[in-house]
Amino acid sequence: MESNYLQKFYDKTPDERITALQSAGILDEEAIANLQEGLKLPQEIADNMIENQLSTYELPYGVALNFLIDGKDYVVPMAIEEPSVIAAASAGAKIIAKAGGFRTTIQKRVMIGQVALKNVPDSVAAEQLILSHEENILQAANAAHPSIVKRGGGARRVSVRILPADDVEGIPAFLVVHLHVETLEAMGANIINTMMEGVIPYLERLTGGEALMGILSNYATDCLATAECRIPAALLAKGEFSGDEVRDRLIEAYQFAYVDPYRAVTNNKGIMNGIDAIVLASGNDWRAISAGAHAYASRSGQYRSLTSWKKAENGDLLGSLTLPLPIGAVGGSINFHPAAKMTKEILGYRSASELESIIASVGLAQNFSAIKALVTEGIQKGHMGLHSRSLAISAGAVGQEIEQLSQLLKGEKNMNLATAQSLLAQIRGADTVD
Ligand SMILES: CC(C)(COP(=O)([O-])OP(=O)([O-])OC[C@H]1O[C@@H](n2cnc3c(N)ncnc32)[C@H](O)[C@@H]1OP(=O)([O-])[O-])[C@@H](O)C(=O)NCCC(=O)NCCSC(=O)C[C@@](C)(O)CC(=O)[O-]
Ligand SMILES: NC(=O)C1=CN([C@@H]2O[C@H](COP(=O)(O)OP(=O)(O)OC[C@H]3O[C@@H](n4cnc5c(N)ncnc54)[C@H](OP(=O)(O)O)[C@@H]3O)[C@@H](O)[C@H]2O)C=CC1
Repeated sequence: MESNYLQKFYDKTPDERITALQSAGILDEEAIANLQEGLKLPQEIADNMIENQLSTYELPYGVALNFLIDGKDYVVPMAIEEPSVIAAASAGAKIIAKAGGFRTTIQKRVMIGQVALKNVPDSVAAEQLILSHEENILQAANAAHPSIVKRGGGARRVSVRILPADDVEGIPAFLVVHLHVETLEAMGANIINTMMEGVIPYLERLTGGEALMGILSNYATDCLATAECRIPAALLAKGEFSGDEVRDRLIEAYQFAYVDPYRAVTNNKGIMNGIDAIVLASGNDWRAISAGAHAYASRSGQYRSLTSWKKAENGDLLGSLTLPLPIGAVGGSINFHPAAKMTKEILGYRSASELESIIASVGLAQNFSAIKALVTEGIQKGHMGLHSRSLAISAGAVGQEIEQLSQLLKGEKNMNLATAQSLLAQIRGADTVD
């Protein structure tokens, strides 16, 4: 990719940005036409996607730059309503690219489905029976969804969890059967749900229990993605802070988010700023990814930071993010939603694993930028600087007033709606703005 074309990207108009991406070889003529038309979801498709559909809900669709991941350059599409997220991702990725980029490790993509059985007469004996009949269970599951087996995937393993009764809360015992399934390029929710319902009759006969439900688990602990980076302290200096000081403060920010759930939730919201935005842009199920990520943050019994920042022996900063990423490169609306198709084209990803690498790297860059801002100049300078345009629009500014009011707001100590409305009234030469 010829990255010179992408310099000062954010100072360009949307049309100039599209031309820059064309010059960089990222967009072809058809993609350009689609972007200029606005990635509209046709009414007929929208009406068939959900129930009781009335219209469509639009979000801005932009790109974060500078992502060097496993030696490959990416321009990363994001769909998001919040200002400064794309700037922060690009800023973090730029520093990390200077340090050699992100390295990722993607676990073999295995998803988990559950059947919960109740009233099992002897749980310990049932567990043994299930494990000794593993082959039959796998066969029943694969017979329920033969096409994924033909593609080279399918159910691979069975495991059992005995959840004892809780007499205090009046909760009965459950025997939970997990099926570990390779869903290949799909997230696999429908594949797994079909399989789980397919094995229920056999499990009921085998155990003498009664199935409560069969369903995919969004806690995809067999589908983990890790992104890492190693940044020399010299690249971290900011304002009055030396690179060593910023590194140490970043590590302390991580330590704070490790020990305090109140901080960890905000820290992880910052990570999900970027992750949700690319997951949404890719047409994937962002509720599934968010639910799994937050559960993974609680895996030790306490909700903690999803990222870790540590000091290497030579003084470099080491960053790492691991989370479950059961996304798909096919399935759901990925292959027909115009924005999801555009995201596939811009990223040029060839597999769900490659998309996982990109998403995990975005999360790490996002956290790096957010906590770097927090421990140096504070969040408001960068975030509110970019938020000023949204505030101007909220105050009622239109056309050239938006830029004019946004510039005035940046000079104000209290950048809020009341200030924006008062400044807009001054611009218009009026006492108040309706
Ligand atoms: C905003 C910055 C990046 C400025 O940071 P900066 O260092 O002043 O930026 P810069 O002007 O030196 O530019 C550095 C690079 O940033 C990018 N960049 C710079 N400006 C733009 C722009 N307008 N549009 C697009 N990209 C931009 C761009 O890549 C640029 O490189 P260049 O292209 O110039 O060579 C920084 O202050 C920052 O990262 N802040 C964090 C912002 C953030 O995290 N926002 C999320 C919303 S707040 C929140 O929800 C989460 C939080 C914070 O609570 C999470 C937590 O608590 O952990
Ligand atoms: N708890 C949750 O998260 C739930 C989520 N969902 C929703 O389910 C959807 C995701 O389910 P999912 O099963 O992934 O999607 P789909 O059922 O939409 O698509 C998966 C299908 O794609 C086909 N396919 C084509 N090429 C491949 C390939 N290389 N690898 C794998 N499959 C391929 C397969 O069909 P074939 O082999 O027949 O051609 C496969 O069954 C999302 O929309 C999600 O929102 C639904 C229920 C619960």
